Amino acid sequence: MKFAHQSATIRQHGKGMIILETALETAGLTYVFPDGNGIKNIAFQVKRGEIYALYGGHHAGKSVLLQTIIGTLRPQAGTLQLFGNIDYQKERRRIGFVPQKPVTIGSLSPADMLRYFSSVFGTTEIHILDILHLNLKEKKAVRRLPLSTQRLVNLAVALLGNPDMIILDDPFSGLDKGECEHLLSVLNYLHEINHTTLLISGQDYTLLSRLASKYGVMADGKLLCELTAGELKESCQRCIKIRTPQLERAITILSQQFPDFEVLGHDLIRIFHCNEQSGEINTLLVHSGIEVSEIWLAGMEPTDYLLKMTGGAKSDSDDAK
Ligand SMILES: Nc1ncnc2c1ncn2[C@@H]1O[C@H](COP(=O)(O)OP(=O)(O)OP(=O)(O)O)[C@@H](O)[C@H]1O
Repeated sequence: MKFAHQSATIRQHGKGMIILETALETAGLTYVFPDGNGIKNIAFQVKRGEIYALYGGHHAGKSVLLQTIIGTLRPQAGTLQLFGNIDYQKERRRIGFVPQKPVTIGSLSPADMLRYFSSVFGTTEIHILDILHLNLKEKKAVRRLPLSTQRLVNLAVALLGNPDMIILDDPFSGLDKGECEHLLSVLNYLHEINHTTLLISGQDYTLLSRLASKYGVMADGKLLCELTAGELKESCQRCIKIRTPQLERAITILSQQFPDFEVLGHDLIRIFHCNEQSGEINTLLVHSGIEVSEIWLAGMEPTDYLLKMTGGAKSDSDDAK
């Protein structure tokens, strides 16, 4: 375990200001295949101790981005820093990688694979092997075992040497509910007990939300936005939106009765905790001589919000725009 070492993740600066160290930072990262697909100009940061989810649909560019980070694709432009060091090779060994399609080697069993990679990496240190529930007496080749076991073997390999950061490419794809639950508990354990930084790509918000503190939303090879888990929930919060050319007067009239509101633009406000009262609000404004151009119930489930943002869902007037 790395408690002493990891406590350096949070440092005291100046008069008590606390900043988190950066595990990974990219700027302008680009890798484009000859047909024009790939990733373009990706800038994001993962703080140490964070669980960062790269969310996006098929072909969004998640795998290409992760491959440029772990070094299997050489970026055509941009910079990459690991643990504050631009010298990538020096820090690469502090990252473990679990690919979407598990790596297997010939007829090697799980124990053989671990022995093999231990010799390659020069270490046998795996702190949490027991919680993976891998059967190391299994004689079958890893490639003949279920996908979930193959992925756990790859995770065990990634954990060799007790890395500071684990990157997992779409780790839940192809797993059933029970297997997803087991993987979630392993990853939560890694984060909470071992303080490992996690960067996880995926398409399933429901699963990612069980882990992630921050999201990077990808589509068409671009990073559309970054949101903390709190910001995402806030963006999706149920509310009533009102568009009016007389915004200031509307606020004066509404704020007594509905104090929980936010101004979103020169003619737009949203009011929270009043979802059943749109009729009442409309009447109040109209009777006060306020022109109401539009009034609607807004907000949606985070899954739908993300799908819509990435172009994966139908347009919906009951939205979180
Ligand atoms: N080896 C390759 N050669 C050519 N194009 C590729 C290659 N690998 C990926 N691409 C293209 O790059 C784009 C991004 O692919 P990527 O695999 O990163 O998507 P993804 O977000 O991981 O999606 P998925 O969840 O479906 O794996 C896609 O248009 C894909 O077809």
